[in-house]
Order: sequence, then C-alpha cells, then structure tokens
Amino acid sequence: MLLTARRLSKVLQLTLAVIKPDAVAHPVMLEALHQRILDNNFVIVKCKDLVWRRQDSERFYAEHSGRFFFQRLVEFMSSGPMRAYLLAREDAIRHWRELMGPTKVFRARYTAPESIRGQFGLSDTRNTTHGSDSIESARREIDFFFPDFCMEEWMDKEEPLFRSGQIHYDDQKQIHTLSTQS
Ligand SMILES: Nc1nc2c(ncn2[C@@H]2O[C@H](COP(=O)(O)OP(=O)(O)OP(=O)(O)O)[C@@H](O)[C@H]2O)c(=O)[nH]1
Ligand SMILES: Nc1ncnc2c1ncn2[C@@H]1O[C@H](COP(=O)(O)OP(=O)(O)O)[C@@H](O)[C@H]1O
Ligand SMILES: [Mg+2]
Repeated sequence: MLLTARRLSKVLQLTLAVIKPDAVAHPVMLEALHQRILDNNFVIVKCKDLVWRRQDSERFYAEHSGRFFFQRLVEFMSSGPMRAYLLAREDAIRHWRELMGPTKVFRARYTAPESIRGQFGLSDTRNTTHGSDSIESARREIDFFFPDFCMEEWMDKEEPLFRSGQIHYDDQKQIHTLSTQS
C-alpha cells in the first residue's frame, strides 16, 4: 500500500538552499539546520561547503544591486564558508521558503518565531539561510552552485527512483543516495 501511495505521490521538486556564513560559523547551528532539513523530509541530492569571492556574491545577488543593503549583503556573503544544498521533495521551493520564514529577521522573530530566520537570524542581512523563490530562480541558482548537475536528466532518471523511496542516507557524505547505489 505504502509503495502505491508513494508511486502516486507528487513529483519531487528541486530547490537550492544555502546555509549562510553566520550559521556555518557555528557547528551546533549548522548541525541543527542540517537536521531540520532531514526532519522535513527533504532529500539531500547534493551538498557542498564553499567560500565565495566578492564577485560571486555580486553575480548571484545582481537582482539587488542598487538596493541600500547590497554592499553589506555582498560583503557578508563572501565573508566566510557557506553550505549549499540541492534539495528535493514535494513542493520543495515553497516548503523551504516557509521553513526559512520572512526575509527580515526582526519581522520573523515576531511573526514566525519557529522559523529558521526567527530562531537563528542575527539581522535582516545576516539571516542564516537562502532559498530559491521560484522554479526559474531554482534553475538559475542550481546551475550557479552545481554547474555539472543536469536537472532534466535527474528528473527523468533519478526522480522516479527517489520518489519510490529506494533511498539511503549516507552519514559520511551527508547526502541521500539510491539504495541500489549504496
Ligand atoms: N528601507 C531602509 N531600511 C534600512 C536602511 N538602512 C537600514 N535599514 C534596515 O534596518 C536594518 C538594520 O539596519 P543596520 O543597522 O544597518 O543593519 P545591521 O543591524 O548592521 O545588520 P545588517 O543588516 O546585517 O547590516 C537593515 O537590515 C535594514 O532592513 C535604509 O536606508 N532603508
Ligand atoms: N531590508 C533588508 N535589509 C538588509 N538586508 C536585506 C534586506 N532585504 C534583503 N536583504 C538581504 O538580501 C538577501 C536577498 O533578499 P531577498 O531575495 O529579498 O530575500 P530572500 O533571501 O528571502 O529571498 C536576503 O536574504 C538578506 O540577506
Ligand atoms: Mg530572494
């Protein structure tokens, strides 16, 4: 029955999530956020730690150049290690954005105290996480962080297998793999 239910479940959606330098700097917070991802039934397809140069930060957030916070955002996002995730689940984009909570931490603390930003955010810029805000953004952002990953191929070949539940969580690599691959 479960298998049938799984087979009938909605197609998995991909989204790009980032744990920002303010949280990566604190191993306990980083671990808590990683666990939050697992607890919310996200499949971790890919995960990598990286540091941006200033120009990477400017390119990724180009849509915000000219806003009053752009310089502090660019400096902050290239100030230290980040962790990038390629996540999959039903309605991944919306669900991760809901888990993050409002962009502005000072608002999140009042309107969404259980959210990631409400709980861990330091300020409106240093707000702990990023998440794609649309299917188009997810495509661009996945390509930005994981240029060798082919979304079409994954959706065609791997998504049905991940959706059918043949999943194994690799504690070492901290990602999910297909049971047949383990
Ligand atoms: N609309 C608007 N909001 C501003 C402006 N300057 C600051 N803010 C808001 O007020 C918040 C606090 O401003 P700051 O004190 O500069 O920020 P901070 O506490 O140093 O923290 P960061 O946002 O990480 O720099 C910002 O995160 C913005 O949301 C501004 O010129 N216009
Ligand atoms: N008013 C603001 N003050 C300070 N930083 C901001 C502000 N608005 C946005 N930012 C920073 O710019 C990033 C991108 O902004 P935006 O795309 O609007 O939010 P989100 O990250 O929730 O999609 C935010 O995550 C935050 O780090
Ligand atoms: Mg955004």
